[in-house]
Amino acid sequence: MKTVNRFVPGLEGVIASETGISFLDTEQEKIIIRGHELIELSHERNYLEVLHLLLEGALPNAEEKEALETKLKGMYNLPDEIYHILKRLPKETHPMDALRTGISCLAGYDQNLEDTSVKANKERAYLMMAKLPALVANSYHILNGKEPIEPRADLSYSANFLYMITGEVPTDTEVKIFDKSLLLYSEHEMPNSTFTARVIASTLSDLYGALTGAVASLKGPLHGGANEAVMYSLREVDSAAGYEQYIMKKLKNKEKVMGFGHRVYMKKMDPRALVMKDALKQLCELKGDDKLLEMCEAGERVMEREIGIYPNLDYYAAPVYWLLNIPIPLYTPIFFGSRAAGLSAHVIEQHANNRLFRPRVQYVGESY
Ligand SMILES: CC(=O)SCCNC(=O)CCNC(=O)[C@H](O)C(C)(C)COP(=O)(O)OP(=O)(O)OC[C@H]1O[C@@H](n2cnc3c(N)ncnc32)[C@H](O)[C@@H]1OP(=O)(O)O
Ligand SMILES: O=C([O-])CC(=O)C(=O)O
Repeated sequence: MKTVNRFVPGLEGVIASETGISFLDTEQEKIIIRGHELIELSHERNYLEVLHLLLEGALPNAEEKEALETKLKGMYNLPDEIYHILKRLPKETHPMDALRTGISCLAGYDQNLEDTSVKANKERAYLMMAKLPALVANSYHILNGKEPIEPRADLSYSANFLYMITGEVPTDTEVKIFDKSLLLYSEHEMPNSTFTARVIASTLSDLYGALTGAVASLKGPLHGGANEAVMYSLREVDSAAGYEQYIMKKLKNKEKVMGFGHRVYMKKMDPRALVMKDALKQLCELKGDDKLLEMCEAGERVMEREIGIYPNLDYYAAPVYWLLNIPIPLYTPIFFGSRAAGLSAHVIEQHANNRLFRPRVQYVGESY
């Protein structure tokens, strides 16, 4: 066995996989998804089209698009037992933990778990994508002592997802913005959660297990949990000046400011954040209240001025979700609901061309 003897903390810059799914081309400032640019897709396509691209390798034609939506709608409902299990969780459970439990439980309904073929995995991925809106939204409702909301097949996928969260049929603009956020969150190369999923899949463990592990990874505030943390930070103050002071205090105390920085884009703005910033502008304009935008822009300015660090997607997704009336504890579960598309593609790719992940260590323990 050959060993590479260089230890890189956090595997920064290390190539962990070959993939045909996505690539952050930092030189050209492009996020590539199966040969397409994510930002362009966000202007021209919707989330389900990108789901098709991720799982089938190509954008769908009109017929395929309709067939995909119909297929998902036919699998929207969750088994009653899952609701019974969710009802037994302590009320203080975070919706990400409820989601982790729910995804794990879905494995029990799969009679064919050891089949890791592309075909079987794709079917599992579609089933998962169909059930995630109900799992995300209803685990939250149940934890809050409310009854689950029935999915509505007369709404589009994203409209139904948002409806199940808020209990209100959203406007076309709200659906468009929510769908765009799902699209932007759908896939991003090799973040910690994707690496987690691939590591789990590399033992030939199943998609449910890989996604369950990925939920735990995504929950952390250094990763997906940052979108909730951003909104809690914004709620701490009430003005742009107050937010600037809040950030200055954090920096003085050497604390992280949530929603800023990125392992890959450290000294540049995450291109996805710009698209969500435009969505925030649009929502603020519609509500006739620019305060959140002003606060976020003040935060952006002070972080650039003080330490030259820029917003990531979570920074602008958070206030957008706030203005869409989404409860804060659902921000990270929604991120997962979207990212399950990319994660599933990675698990499929890992299983199709597997090599067990088993790295080595640099020993710094007692001498022997
Ligand atoms: C969709 C997503 O998951 S995007 C990520 C969401 N996460 C966040 O927003 C959490 C806040 N951000 C961070 O913690 C980091 O920027 C990370 C974890 C995302 C990336 O971090 P890393 O690549 O590990 O860089 P690291 O944390 O070492 O930062 C490098 C330097 O920038 C500083 N820095 C980075 N991000 C921030 C921040 N958000 N606030 C303050 N300082 C920061 C660090 O303190 C460090 O400074 P130093 O060299 O003086 O010690
Ligand atoms: O790429 C990362 O490390 C984190 C991120 O932005 C994402 O998962 O969308």
